[in-house]
Amino acid sequence: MSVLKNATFIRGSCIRTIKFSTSVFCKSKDFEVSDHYIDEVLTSESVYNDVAYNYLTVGDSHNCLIIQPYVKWGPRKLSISPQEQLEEAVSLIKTLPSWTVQDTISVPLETLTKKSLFKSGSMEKLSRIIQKNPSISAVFINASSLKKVTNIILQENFRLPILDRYKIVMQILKLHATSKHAKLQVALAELYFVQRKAQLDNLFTSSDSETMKLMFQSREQKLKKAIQELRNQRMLLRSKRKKLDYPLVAVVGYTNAGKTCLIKALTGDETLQPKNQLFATLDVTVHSGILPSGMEVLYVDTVGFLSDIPTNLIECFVATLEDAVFADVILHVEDLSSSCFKYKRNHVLTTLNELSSQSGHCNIMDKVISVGNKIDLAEIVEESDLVTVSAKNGIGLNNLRSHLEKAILKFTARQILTVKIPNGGDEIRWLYKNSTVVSEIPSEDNQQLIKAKIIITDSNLRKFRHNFIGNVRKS
Ligand SMILES: Nc1nc2c(ncn2[C@@H]2O[C@H](COP(=O)(O)OP(=O)(O)OP(=O)(O)O)[C@@H](O)[C@H]2O)c(=O)[nH]1
Ligand SMILES: [Mg+2]
Repeated sequence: MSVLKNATFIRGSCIRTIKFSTSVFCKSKDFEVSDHYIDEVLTSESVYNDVAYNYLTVGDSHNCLIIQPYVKWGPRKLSISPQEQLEEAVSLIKTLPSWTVQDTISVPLETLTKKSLFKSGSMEKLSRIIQKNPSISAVFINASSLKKVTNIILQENFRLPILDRYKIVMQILKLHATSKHAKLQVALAELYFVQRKAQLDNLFTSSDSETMKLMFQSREQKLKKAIQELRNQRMLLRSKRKKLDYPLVAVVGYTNAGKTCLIKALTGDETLQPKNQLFATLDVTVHSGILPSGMEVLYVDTVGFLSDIPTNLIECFVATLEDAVFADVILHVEDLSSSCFKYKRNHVLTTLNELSSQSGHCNIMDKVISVGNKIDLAEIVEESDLVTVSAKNGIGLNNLRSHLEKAILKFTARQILTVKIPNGGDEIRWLYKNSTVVSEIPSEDNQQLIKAKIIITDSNLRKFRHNFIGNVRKS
């Protein structure tokens, strides 16, 4: 034991991949709220189904004319160009199977608040475009949510179904929701949508309004309760993970930025399926990976952000984004090939900021690492604060891992050390339990000692010193 008096702590740098088990927390998708309970909550009453059907049905497929209204000048002018907005609208439509885009057009406006949206000249021009192309079966106005009166006027003029961003996003979410949690969140988003439409149509003031109101209220309560249950379970899982002491890295970003693809590249997890679709990921999943020192980390894949959608839709997915707030480091993945990546960046950072102040965590922006993805498709990048990668082609991944490791060591108060300890003693057993042992090699100068490279939190290091070195000193 006396050798421990001279136990040495050397800042280590050698690299070895440690073995790790794909344990329970990897790819954990659904949490254990009873299936029966969730099914019961998701099964809606026939009255609700009828009302919802009325508002949500948009047809199995459509050939769309996409119209981008935009304000040319003044404070309502956006930093994203109409062309870029149209590109996103096209992606939204293409995400829906068998839907196609027939034509796109942007229309400058003085204001977005006019009842008919468009002036009579523009309205006539648009009607002519529609008449000339009989293949067009619906008109998608790429605006967050249209007023009822606007919808009626446009429908009368164009004689086709009118769709807005809310309706299209709802279709995509419904299509992509496969897990219990995602289905519940989408059901809640759908309920808010239907409720708002029903209110606008004065359904709540009709003879059976009270029954209708109660029905909506009870459904909302049930859904919220089930979501809260899942949220509690997620919190439990999170605290269990914390006890296991694996650093947690949340991967966030605008939809389609390449978050899933990046996690796949960093972890080699073949089960992950990046897709060229918006809102491909609707579930939070966790995947383990190894950093250069051998440290094991958990990457959390999250739901993508999308600008210009009604806030109640975002609220339904806030629980999912809580994982970002609680993570040790946040990787903000940005698509460098997108011409409006700065607009998307602002949207993501603003939403994250709001989220963190709502949850009382004020400093989450300090733990954000900006990752510029799709560098293979991008032109010259002048952003110096970005770690650039191509998740698809595997470019820049080691550099990113190094950045990430430094950030984790800093934010989680961990150190990488090499300790000289007895071979097969209590010390190494303790270290296996309370730190990550990256490697063990025999000491050159003493056969009875080993050099163990460890990654350990400051608090555990103090315990180690106290348990072993301190005791030895006393003896
Ligand atoms: N060329 C290129 N394509 C990429 C790269 N990274 C991702 N992609 C592609 O971008 C598309 C979106 O990738 P995902 O990883 O699904 O994006 P996401 O951010 O997870 O998207 P959501 O889950 O919908 O929010 C897929 O078609 C990927 O193959 C890259 O570095 N280069
Ligand atoms: Mg994804």
